[in-house]
Amino acid sequence: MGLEFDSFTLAASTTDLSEEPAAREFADAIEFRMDLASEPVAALEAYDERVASTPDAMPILATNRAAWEGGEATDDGRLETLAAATRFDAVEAIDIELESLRAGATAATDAREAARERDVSVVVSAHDFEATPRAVEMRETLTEACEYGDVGKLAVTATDREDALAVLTVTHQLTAAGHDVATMSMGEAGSHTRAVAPVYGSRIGYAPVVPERATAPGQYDLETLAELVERLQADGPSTA
Ligand SMILES: O=C1C[C@@](O)(C(=O)O)C[C@@H](O)[C@@H]1O
Repeated sequence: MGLEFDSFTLAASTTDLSEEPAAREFADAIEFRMDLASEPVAALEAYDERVASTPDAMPILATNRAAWEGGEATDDGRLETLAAATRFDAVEAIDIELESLRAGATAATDAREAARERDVSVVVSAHDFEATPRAVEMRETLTEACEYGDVGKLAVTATDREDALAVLTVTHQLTAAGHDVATMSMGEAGSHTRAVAPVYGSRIGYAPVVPERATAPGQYDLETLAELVERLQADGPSTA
């Protein structure tokens, strides 16, 4: 099985796989933003070759984010390219937008099937770059995402502490109900959720290897997030 997300996984987000050695000290995986890279498939091919001689190189979570979901990929061949990524040994998880699966797009279902056949995990994600939806909606979105994939992911935008708290509450509720979720509030008001949500069960955190190249608003740099998450997990009471 690929990345299992059975405990917290810190993903170093990058468009450049040559950054992997610099991230290894702090991260568990690389989130490769294929949509922001110039030759993503060639880069994966080169990475796979490198991994053969570097056994401790980190596994990849491949994302080919659609323009309509905050990324830069057009829908022309986007999911086909994502499916193609699953044939590389280093790719142990892919991220598919919930909206694509919901719409019943054949390419989305095919990408999910390709992942299943190759023991690659599937993160099903939803984003809101403007606001934090009502808690009931966030619960529904995450529950549905979990039905489609191994992890349901929700990134929303906080404008105040109340928004951030709502995301943490939903994270706790879904985790307590036995779901594997990954959550974060984007934006400055939500930054701290990136460190705190793992305490409530969030399975994936994202941070850029190079701080100037954040892939979402409000991200901490990788070293900072690694340290915050570790401190909170080590210092806190048991998660029960
Ligand atoms: O979906 C996510 C989460 C994210 O948007 C964040 O807020 O950290 C960063 C993206 O790179 C990733 O694909």
